[in-house]
Amino acid sequence: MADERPADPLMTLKGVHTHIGQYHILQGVDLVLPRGGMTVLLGRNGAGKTTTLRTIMGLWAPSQGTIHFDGRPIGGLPTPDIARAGIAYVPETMAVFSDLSVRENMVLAARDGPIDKARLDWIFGLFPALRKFWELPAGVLSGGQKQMLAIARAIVEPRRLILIDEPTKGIAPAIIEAMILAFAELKRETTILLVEQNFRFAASLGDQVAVMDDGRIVHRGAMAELAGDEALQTRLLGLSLDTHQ
Ligand SMILES: Nc1ncnc2c1ncn2[C@@H]1O[C@H](COP(=O)(O)OP(=O)(O)OP(=O)(O)O)[C@@H](O)[C@H]1O
Repeated sequence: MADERPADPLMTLKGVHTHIGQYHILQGVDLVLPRGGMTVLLGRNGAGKTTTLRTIMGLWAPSQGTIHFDGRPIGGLPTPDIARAGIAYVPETMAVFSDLSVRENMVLAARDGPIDKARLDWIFGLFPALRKFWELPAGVLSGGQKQMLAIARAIVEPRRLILIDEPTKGIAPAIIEAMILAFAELKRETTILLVEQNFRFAASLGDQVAVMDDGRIVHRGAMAELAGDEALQTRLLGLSLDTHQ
């Protein structure tokens, strides 16, 4: 397995197991996130990608193994403590309040007081549609725009790590292009762990890649290496990719 271990990683998962009820879902996940850039988590449906993000966020408690963030153990802490440590999570379900305006959605997401004006301008630069629909109910936004609002809510204050689950799922190609530009900018300021099925999207943004299968990481390395090696893609990912495009 290709394995680059950064000397001072932002996050390290070692031998993480997660049980959901009677099901043994994560079966010893080892994952190291360097500081900065984007790591993409790939793998077929049901491999355990969402469960990995939820376990990091404290939404499932690991039954075994350790999770360190910035050198500090966070495995099993309550979710609010993990959020306070600087980790944000954008679930696949686009967590926005449909009846509230885009502005109200953003104001509610800001826990440390009023939204910083310069930061809001930066977010509008990433997602111009949010400025346009600022006073409209989030419910009228398209799926892609809701996804952008969900991401904007997660980054309304600076975060040290953002976990994002399949942002391109069901999203129109033109919006995916806009998302590529926004994510390229976002990963300059923070570290991103992205779960993705759209390989072209993943390959155009990812710095590192980890591939999951059956609750374990089965490959870790540079995204450029996987993107340039079709035989490796076929071996690791089979034909399951791009099915959500
Ligand atoms: N709440 C739950 N109760 C029981 N089993 C669950 C639950 N959530 C997930 N699982 C099971 O855990 C396994 C891993 O699911 P997970 O959502 O982590 O996979 P994934 O890699 O994110 O796949 P997908 O791309 O389909 O979201 C699957 O077999 C799934 O059925």
